Amino acid sequence: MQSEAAECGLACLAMIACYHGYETDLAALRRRFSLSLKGATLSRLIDMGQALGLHGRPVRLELEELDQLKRPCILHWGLNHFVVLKEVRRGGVVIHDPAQGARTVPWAEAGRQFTGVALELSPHANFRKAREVDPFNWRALIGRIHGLKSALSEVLVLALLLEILALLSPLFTQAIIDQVLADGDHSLLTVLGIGFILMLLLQAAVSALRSWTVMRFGTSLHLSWAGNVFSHLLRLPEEYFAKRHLGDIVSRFQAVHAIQHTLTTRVVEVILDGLMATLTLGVMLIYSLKLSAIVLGAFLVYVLVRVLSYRVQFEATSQQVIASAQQQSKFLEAVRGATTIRLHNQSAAQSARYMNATTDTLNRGLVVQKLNLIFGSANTLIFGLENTAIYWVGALMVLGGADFSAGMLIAFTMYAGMFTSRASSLVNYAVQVKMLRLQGQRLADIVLTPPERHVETNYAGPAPAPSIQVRNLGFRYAEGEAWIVRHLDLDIAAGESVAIAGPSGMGKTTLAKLLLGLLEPQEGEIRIGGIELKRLGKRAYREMLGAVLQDDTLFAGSIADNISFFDVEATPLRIEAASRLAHIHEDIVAMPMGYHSLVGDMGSTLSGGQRQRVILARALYRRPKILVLDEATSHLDLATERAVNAAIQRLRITRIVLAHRPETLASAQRVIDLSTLREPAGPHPAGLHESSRDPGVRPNEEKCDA
Ligand SMILES: Nc1ncnc2c1ncn2[C@@H]1O[C@H](COP(=O)(O)OP(=O)(O)OP(=O)(O)O)[C@@H](O)[C@H]1O
Repeated sequence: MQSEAAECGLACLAMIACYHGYETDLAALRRRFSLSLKGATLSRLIDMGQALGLHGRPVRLELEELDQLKRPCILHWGLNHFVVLKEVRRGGVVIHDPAQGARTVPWAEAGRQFTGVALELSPHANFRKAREVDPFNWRALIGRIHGLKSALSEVLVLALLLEILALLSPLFTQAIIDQVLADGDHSLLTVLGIGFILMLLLQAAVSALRSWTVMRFGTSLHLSWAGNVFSHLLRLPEEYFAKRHLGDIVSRFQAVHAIQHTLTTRVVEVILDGLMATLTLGVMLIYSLKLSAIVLGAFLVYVLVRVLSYRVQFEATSQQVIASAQQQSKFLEAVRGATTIRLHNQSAAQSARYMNATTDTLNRGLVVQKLNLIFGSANTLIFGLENTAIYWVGALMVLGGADFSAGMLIAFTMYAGMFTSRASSLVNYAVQVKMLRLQGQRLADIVLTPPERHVETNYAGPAPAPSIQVRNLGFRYAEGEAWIVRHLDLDIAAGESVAIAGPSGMGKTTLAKLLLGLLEPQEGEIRIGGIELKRLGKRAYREMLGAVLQDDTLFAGSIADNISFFDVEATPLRIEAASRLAHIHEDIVAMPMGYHSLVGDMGSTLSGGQRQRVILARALYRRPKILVLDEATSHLDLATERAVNAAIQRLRITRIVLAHRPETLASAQRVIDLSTLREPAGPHPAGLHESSRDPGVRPNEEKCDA
C-alpha cells in the first residue's frame, strides 16, 4: 500500500514486478527511484519499469477493450491515480488500488474512473527474478527500551504463580466428588473448603499485583517508546512531511500503541499460555489418552480454520486501517480549512465527503467484526462439540467401570477447558502478531525512514564567518523532473544584504530551503564561511540562523512564548527587543493581555501582518548571524514594511531576502535576479513529450494525487 500521497505509480510498479518474480516493496523502490509530490508521469513509470527489466507498452483504449490487455497491467484512474488491473469479469473489473487494496469495481464506476490510458508491462530479455525487500525487523522498529527485561520477568514470575494456583483447582473438585461425596467425609470437606478459600484469596492478590505491574510497565513502556518515535518523527527530512497527508502520519504514529500492547505485555501472557497449554496437555494425557485425542482433534480443526481464513482477515483489517487513516486525513483537512469551506459554500459537500469516508471505515470495520463473529461461532461450535464428545465418551468410560471416576471426568473437563482456552489464545496471538506486520509496516514508514542527514558532525573548528558560498548547485525535486536550480554559483559576504528576486515558481523558496539546509542538493555544495555545510553540521549552522518561511506557523501559547519559542530562560527585555525590531511591540502592548495574549496554531487574534511580524520577531529573538526571509513582509502595508526593512537593514548581520515587492528589493544592497542566474529549464521530465511513447496524455493528467 502506498504511504506517500504521490506514490501510487510506484506501488503499481512494485505489484507488477512482484507478479513477474522480482520481489520488491515500496521502501526498496522509493530508495531506488526518487519521486516528488507531483507523482510519476506515465513516461516516468515506463522508465522505472525499464530499469526493473520490464518493457512498458502504453495503450489508449476503450473500456470494453480492457479484456484485451495483458494482465496485470496499470490503468490510469480518475485523472490523478494509477491502479493495477488484475481481472476483467462480467460484473466489473478487479483492481488493486494502492490506496485502498484489492476490490471489484462495477462497470459503471469503472467507466467513470478509467481515463482510457493503460500501461502493459512485460519482462524483457534483461529481466531477472530477484528479491529486493527490506527485511522486516521488529527490533529496529521498537528500538532500545530500558528496563524491558526486568519488567517482563517480574510480570512473568507473578503470572506463573497465578497459573500454578489455577492448575490446582481441578484437583480440589476431584477430591470433593470422589472422596467427600462418595465417602461422606465431613472433616475432609472442611479442610478442602478452607484450603480452597485461602487459595482463592492468594489468587486474587497475585492477580491484582500482576495487573498493576502490567499497567505500570505498559504505561512507562508506552511513554518511552512513543517518545522515541515522536523525536524521530521530528528529525525526519523536509520531504517526508511534504509527501504525506497529516492524517496518515497521525494514524501511523498511533500504530505505536497497538504494537506495544501486543508485543510486550501480551507476550507474557503468551509465554504462559504456551507453558500452561503444555502442562495441562501433560496432565490430560495422564488422565486419559482417548479423551486427550478428542481435545487435540478439536484444537487442530480450530487451527485449520484460523490458517485458512487468515488471508481474508488480513485483507479486511488492512482495508479498515487504511480507510480509517483516510477518514482521519479528511477530518483534519476539513478542520484546518473550515473557513475556506464556509466561504465557498462547500460545507454540505465536505460533510458528504467526510461521511463517505466514515461510512467506508465503518463498513470495513463491519467486515472485520463479521469475520470475528464467524470465528466466534466456529469457536463455540468446535469446542462445544468437543465438550459433548468428552462427556459422552467420558461418561461411557465411567459407566464401563474402567479406572476412571466421575471426579476424574469433571477434573479432566476442567483441564480440557484450560488447555483449549490457552492453546487457542496462543493461536490467536500468532495471528495477531502476523497481522501486526500491517501496523508494523505503517509505523516503519516513520521509524525506518532515516533522519535528516548531516545534522550532527564532529566539526570542532572555530565558528565560521556568516558568509555563504554556493558552488555549482543543482537541485530538482525528483529524478526525471526539471532542474529547479542548476550550475548555480553565488557568493554572499558576511554582513551583506541580498535580495533574491524572480517570477513566481522560479525557485526562490527552493533556493532558500537549500540555503537553510532543509533540502539536500543533488549537485554542488554550499559552504558557510568557507566550511562545507555537511562538515559544519546543520545543528551548528542553524544556531547561526534566523529564518521566516512562507508557511511558518505559530504554536498554541502566549505571544511571548511564541517569540521566545518557549525558551525557559527568556527575559521580557529580550522578547521586547526582538518585537521592537520586528515593529510589533506597539501592537502587542495595545492588546489587553499584552505579551500574555494567547495565540493558536490555526485561527488567532492576530491579523496577517501581525502574525508575520511575530514570526519575524521569533527569528530575530535568536540573535541570528544570518537571516533568511522568504516573503516575510508580504502582508504588511507599505509604511510598516518600509520600517521593518529599515530595521532589518540596520542589523549588522548577513541578510537574504526573497521578495516580489519593489520596496523590499530596493532595501537590499544587492539584488540577484534568479531568472538570470538559473540555467534555462532543461528538457521536461524524460519522455513526457516523446510522442512515440506517450499515447497523448496531458502531463498534468498523469500525476497521482491519491
Ligand atoms: N515539493 C515539491 N515537489 C515538486 N515540485 C515542487 C515542490 N515544491 C515546489 N515545487 C516546484 O518547484 C518550482 C519552484 O517552486 P518555488 O516554491 O521554489 O518557487 P518560488 O519562486 O518561491 O515561487 P513563489 O514566488 O510563487 O513563492 C515550482 O515549479 C514548483 O511547482
